Amino acid sequence: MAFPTPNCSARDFLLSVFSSRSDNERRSDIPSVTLTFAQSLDGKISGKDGKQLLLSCPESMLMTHWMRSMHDAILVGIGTALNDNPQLNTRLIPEGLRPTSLPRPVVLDAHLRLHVDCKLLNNFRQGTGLQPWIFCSSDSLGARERRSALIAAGAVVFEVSCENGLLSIPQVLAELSKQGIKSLMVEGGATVINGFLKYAHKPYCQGDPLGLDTIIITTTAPILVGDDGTGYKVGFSEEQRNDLPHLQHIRTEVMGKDSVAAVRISHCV
Ligand SMILES: NC(=O)C1=CN([C@@H]2O[C@H](COP(=O)(O)OP(=O)(O)OC[C@H]3O[C@@H](n4cnc5c(N)ncnc54)[C@H](O)[C@@H]3O)[C@@H](O)[C@H]2O)C=CC1
Ligand SMILES: Nc1nc(O)c(N)c(N[C@@H]2O[C@H](COP(=O)(O)O)[C@@H](O)[C@H]2O)n1
Repeated sequence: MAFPTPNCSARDFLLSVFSSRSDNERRSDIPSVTLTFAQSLDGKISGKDGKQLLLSCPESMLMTHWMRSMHDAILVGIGTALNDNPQLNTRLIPEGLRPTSLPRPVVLDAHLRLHVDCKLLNNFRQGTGLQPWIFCSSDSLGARERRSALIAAGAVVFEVSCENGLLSIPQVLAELSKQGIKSLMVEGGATVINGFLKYAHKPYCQGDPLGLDTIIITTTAPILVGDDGTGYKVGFSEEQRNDLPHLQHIRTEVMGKDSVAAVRISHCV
């Protein structure tokens, strides 16, 4: 894939989007969250049986790498970590423009299924990536050997509560904040997008201590994947469906052939 020549317009787009975060809505005890993913025109984020698809064009993919460079940490679920074996780094930003600090990879992995030879751990061992942080279930007792193997391979493991295989997002965010993470980019996949959308629904303006400041940035590619593809679900509860979050439009830009839209979940309507 040929990448475009150095071009800072994607960076400028992101800087203007993130400058819309108002300081008095930013909480000090949890990171600001950017939820982001690429989708086809028919709303799919991957192909049949979760096959990884290159949906983004070079310009919007470069924007994603700029976005990575503007966050302290990048989170994916174990489904994505196993399926895509991602690197979550900023390698597409041309050298010379690329910030020297690397984003921290974070994986939600309730039962510690991450492979010890995955790219995230390999990159850390080779000095080209930060040490991956893995969040697992505090009752994943059966996973003692896998935990030791992952730690030996270079991972740091944190425990949080877990219900039905889903880790507590408030606890993950609180721990990340304790570790100094102020901004978190959530890259997917389908289940994690759903988890964060449901969580972001909680109305923090009404005194709910679990609410968070969430910006959503989606890349829409002019591609049809078809019904075999994997989509993401909003998955709100009945109560949440009666009180859908208000999305404030921030900015939409065409990047190459893709459309990139930024919105902010607002509960102050
Ligand atoms: N187009 C895009 O931008 C992206 C596409 N993808 C695609 O998404 C697919 C993977 O999606 P999924 O299988 O749904 O896996 P996922 O990456 O969403 O991971 C889901 C798993 O994470 C664990 N988890 C722990 N706590 C959780 C929580 N609170 N909320 C949600 N999950 C939690 C659970 O074991 C759950 O099964 C792949 O096909 C991948 O290619 C992934 C990222 C971005
Ligand atoms: N922005 C974007 N566009 C696509 O077309 C994609 N398939 C993805 N996928 C995400 O990027 C991860 C791969 O990252 P590396 O290239 O290995 O750094 C993948 O796991 C998804 O999170 N994103």
